[in-house]
Amino acid sequence: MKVDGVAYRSIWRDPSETTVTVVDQTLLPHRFDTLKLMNVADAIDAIKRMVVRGAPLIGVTGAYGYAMALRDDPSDANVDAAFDAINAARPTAVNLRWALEIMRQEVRDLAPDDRAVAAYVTADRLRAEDIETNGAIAEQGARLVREIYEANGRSRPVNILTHCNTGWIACVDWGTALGVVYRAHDDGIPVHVWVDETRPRNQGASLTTWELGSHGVPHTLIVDNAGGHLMQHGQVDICLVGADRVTASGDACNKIGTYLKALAAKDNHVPFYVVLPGSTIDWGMQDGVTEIEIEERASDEVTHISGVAGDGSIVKVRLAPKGTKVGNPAFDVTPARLVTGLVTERGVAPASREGLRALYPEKG
Ligand SMILES: CSC[C@H]1O[C@H](OP(=O)(O)O)[C@H](O)[C@@H]1O
Repeated sequence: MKVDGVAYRSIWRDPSETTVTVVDQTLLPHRFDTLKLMNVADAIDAIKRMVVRGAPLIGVTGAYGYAMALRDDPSDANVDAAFDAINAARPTAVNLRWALEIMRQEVRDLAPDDRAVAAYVTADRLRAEDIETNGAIAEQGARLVREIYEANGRSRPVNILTHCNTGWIACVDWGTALGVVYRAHDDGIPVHVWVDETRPRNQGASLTTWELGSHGVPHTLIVDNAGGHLMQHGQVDICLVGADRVTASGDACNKIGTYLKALAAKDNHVPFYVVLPGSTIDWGMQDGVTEIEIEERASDEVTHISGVAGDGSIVKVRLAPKGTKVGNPAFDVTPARLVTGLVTERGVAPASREGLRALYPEKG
């Protein structure tokens, strides 16, 4: 995507270098700056601190972190040690484990001296595939938006509600749910996006508004608790959200608050679609509510809020009294029964075992 007229992707590597550069999302929207990850420790830190975030981007960053780990120590022991260290950085997005499993599979049987070069080739491939996959997702999802626009007699923009950030900054490029929005917009379908602020990290308020504003997509920032009200009043035509892990039966784990939106959508007969690449499907998991590990993040994400001071410095200010006890689950699980459909690079499927296997028959 373009930032001030310059095309960017969220992560890249100069082919002559073994380090990678990422966009530092903790500074957006106040400052656009990049950060060079020099080694596996930097990659793990960037994932943990959400310098990089979003399931697909976490996976690609983990892949490069694994390549840097093998650059520095290609031993048999480190093939597994690096996998475990990176995989522990954030537990919920399955894309991290998915990417690491591919990386390890493709290097483990090589001679130690050949592992690093092969790992970079694989990481570069996963990065390129993410761009292609999300472009295909955008095309599949834009059809849904067009159908709504046509059904409304082309009389008004399609009102889309989205949660958290699922744009190019959460992937390598395009995005997932926001990728659908970009494609519809670029295809000339008038859209308007209700942007959930998405407490407590405010990915919607800080990142989605920044992305949509940069791309010229009409949008309105709302507090998380306004979505149900808007649906009750006919202000939402479709909900499009991302995912961090979708089970083989179609349960969808996503940013905290997604489940509540799905309940409101069901109650108001608003189509609720989860938008994801196949790498976000956990084929070994059935019941998302009982099986998916939900990351518990730091208390200060809830007790404090980040913003920009008058001098342009980025500051954190306290909202809650010192000593306040905090719960901060970062994700929740929307049962398949509340999901209208799953938008993937291979098409749109019902949120069910049968629906997913029809799109991915090779998964058995
Ligand atoms: C395109 S995946 C985006 C997905 O990841 C976000 O989580 P986080 O910001 O904590 O990485 C959120 O669940 C989004 O839907």
